Amino acid sequence: MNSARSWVVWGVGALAYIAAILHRSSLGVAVPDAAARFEVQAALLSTLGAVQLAVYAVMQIPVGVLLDRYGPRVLIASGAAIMAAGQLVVALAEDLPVAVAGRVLVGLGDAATFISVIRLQAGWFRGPIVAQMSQWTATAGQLGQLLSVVPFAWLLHQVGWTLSFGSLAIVGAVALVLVLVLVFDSPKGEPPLATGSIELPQGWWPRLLSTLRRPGTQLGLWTHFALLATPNMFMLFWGYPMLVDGLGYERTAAAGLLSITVVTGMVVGPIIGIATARFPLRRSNLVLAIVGLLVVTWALVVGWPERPPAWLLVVLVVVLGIAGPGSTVGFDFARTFNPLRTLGAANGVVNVGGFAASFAMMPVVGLVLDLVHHARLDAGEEAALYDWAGFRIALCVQFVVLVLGAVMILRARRRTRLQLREEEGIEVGPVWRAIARWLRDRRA
Ligand SMILES: NCCCC[C@H](N)C(=O)NCC(=O)O
Repeated sequence: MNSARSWVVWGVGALAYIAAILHRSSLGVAVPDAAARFEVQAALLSTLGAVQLAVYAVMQIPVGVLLDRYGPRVLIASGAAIMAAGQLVVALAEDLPVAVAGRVLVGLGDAATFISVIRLQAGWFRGPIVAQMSQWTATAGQLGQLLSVVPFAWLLHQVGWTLSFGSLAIVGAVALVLVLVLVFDSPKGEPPLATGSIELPQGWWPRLLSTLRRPGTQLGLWTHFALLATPNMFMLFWGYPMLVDGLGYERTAAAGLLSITVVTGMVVGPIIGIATARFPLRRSNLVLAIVGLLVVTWALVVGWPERPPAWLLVVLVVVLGIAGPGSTVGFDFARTFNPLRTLGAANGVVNVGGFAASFAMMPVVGLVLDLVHHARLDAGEEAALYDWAGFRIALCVQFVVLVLGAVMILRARRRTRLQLREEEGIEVGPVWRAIARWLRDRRA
């Protein structure tokens, strides 16, 4: 445990996740090329991205159950192989349905990767470092996003569709070989999937139900729900049109603002990892503080008279960069409140939260934009579909997710704390009381 070998195993797992994010985000930079290759409109093209995200979200719980059955090595290797095959199909696709089939495979393989790497860490590391590892993994994954924006976009314009997507298939194949050679579920001599002392029901379905019912799993699910949907909505879909069409920013300035979110996430992730390892009983306060930060920042942006100033948009992209790693705390709740034997399913449940909320929020924002546009045209106003007046109303959809998420976090936290008191005798009081005690101790 916690040996040099552990770091090698984790490093290869993280590489497989970087490759998965590269596969996932490769389409984002290829939209104009895809429109020209398949001769379709942008609206129809969005099915490519939406289908992939839907497959990813739907597969989380089945993949989690398989993960508990077969272990992370099999799942990460299968994910890498399926994504490589998917990218090969995309590379050779001559029409949209074939490309959609390729992206379905990419979503399927991607679904198996992140939660398996998180499960892998629990087999190779012990102690407070484990709480930080999830953040390191998520942070490493951001490199995949940068790889798609810079070298992949460059390659696409140099060598064209088939060769560039073909080279992503080769990246997937290399990841597969590395995983097969270097990744194992746990060190030699350790049981491959520890059973622990908790009595578990027999059969995958009763086990899944007991995982879903655990308040700690629900705390993880709602944390992920509340904190991932908003940055995903902004980064994967609406951020760019909001900045360029809604607020009139140059494309390069908009891309610069979006990359601030990625860089902030890479800086803040490890800091949140250290904070959650140091103060495990205060993780939910941190999560709720970030939800509050999102609510206040978005309220200022959409409520600002006329247009929000540039400094406020910089604050917004920084706060969105903090929310991404904040959502990763959800996996730490799953880890600490579930036995290792069902951690795969618990991570799958948590991951559904943020991705289902993102998948629901993206089209609803579009729908509200449409409704507002029509209402304004009917009222005789001169209005563009993507203008700021429409965006500032449509983006309020986020408050529903943020407020619902905060309420559900508070409910799940109350039940989790009750369970902690009953089963382990641990009493967690309000945070202000803990701060007052800490200040008193310092003065004494
Ligand atoms: N863009 C921020 C990503 C943060 C990682 C996130 N918490 C997460 O759930 N990742 C799952 C994945 O498959 O990427």
